[in-house]
Amino acid sequence: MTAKLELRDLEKRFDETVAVKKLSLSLEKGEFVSLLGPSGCGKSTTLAMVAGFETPTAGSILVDGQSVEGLPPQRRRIGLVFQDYAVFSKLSVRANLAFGLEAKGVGRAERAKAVQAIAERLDLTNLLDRRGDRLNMSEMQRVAIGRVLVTEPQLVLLDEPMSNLDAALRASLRGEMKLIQKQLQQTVLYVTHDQVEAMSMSDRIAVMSMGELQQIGTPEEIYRRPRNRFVAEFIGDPPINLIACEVQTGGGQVAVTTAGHRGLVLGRGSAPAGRHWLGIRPHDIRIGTGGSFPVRFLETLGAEEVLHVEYGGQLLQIVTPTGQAREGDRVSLQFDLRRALLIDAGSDAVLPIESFGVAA
Ligand SMILES: Nc1ncnc2c1ncn2[C@@H]1O[C@H](COP(=O)(O)OP(=O)(O)OP(=O)(O)O)[C@@H](O)[C@H]1O
Repeated sequence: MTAKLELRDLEKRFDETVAVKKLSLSLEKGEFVSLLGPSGCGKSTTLAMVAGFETPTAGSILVDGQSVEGLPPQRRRIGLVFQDYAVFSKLSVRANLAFGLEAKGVGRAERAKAVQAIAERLDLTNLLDRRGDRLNMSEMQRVAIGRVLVTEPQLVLLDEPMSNLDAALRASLRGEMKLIQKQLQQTVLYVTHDQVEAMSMSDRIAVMSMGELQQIGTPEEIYRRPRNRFVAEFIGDPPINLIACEVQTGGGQVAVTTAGHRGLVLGRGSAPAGRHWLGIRPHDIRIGTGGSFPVRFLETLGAEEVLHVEYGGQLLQIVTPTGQAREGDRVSLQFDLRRALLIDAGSDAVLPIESFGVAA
């Protein structure tokens, strides 16, 4: 049965390096949570501690409320999915699926039954006699996951399983993975540095930086209500625009003035006066004709374009439908202030402002 996973103040030090710092988070039964962050932020070390390959320096790991301290990896009932969905190329799908059970000494009849059941759930019945090296990537993904699930793990851990695959393949495998997860309802901890992967597949995302958890939330929360500058900048492609602004407060209202606009009212709240950052995502800026901001260049994405527009000495990135502007045009800019963020330049925290445009 799939289980609940709790990490409490988990810490790992390697001599001077604090790889993971007081990490607390919990995964509900059946939840798909991604650990997302740049290289070296402590994702793999966290995974290795949960799997039992690394011993925590401090803190605890609980599976269904029971500490796993001291339990070797093979006694943790954890399913690990390897990089690139490696399967044994010379073995049949059936033998690949049976491998983990055989290693555990499960008898032939029981093995056959379990393999049949998992093959049915993952739509692999017609492929049971096919060799590993005759599978396409989507089939390999299912076999790699099936090989793990057949052992009835309490938790499934995946460490950058798609990292060496090309972009088109990753996109189609992401979709399939989501379907598999929906159907199987396993508790999954998925490690990735790829925000698109995390955003598209996860129930919740835990964003890490330099060993510390920055925020945990649904993809929507992480994208729309990041807690700090790191999360705001790490999530979103193209990245959020950060515009230097001067904050004015009064009557419970917060307004900002930037190099290109005066007195933009963000909403109700309080903010320290002075210079801070106004965060606006590239999809939340509209362009108009007859303005004063020059389009320096544009990148075509297909149906959309990214305009690079000069604004008070910096280049803003703006996503528009293709064909709305050309290089050298001068455009006006309208920010969707309901979706703007105000980021404290001192603490890097996103300041809580209740937008007038969004119902409470
Ligand atoms: N065995 C080790 N000995 C010493 N330092 C280590 C060891 N393993 C990891 N580290 C350090 O701990 C920090 C976190 O590494 P970790 O591999 O967990 O990060 P990551 O987010 O998974 O990055 P990547 O995606 O590059 O693997 C890094 O500074 C790394 O150099």
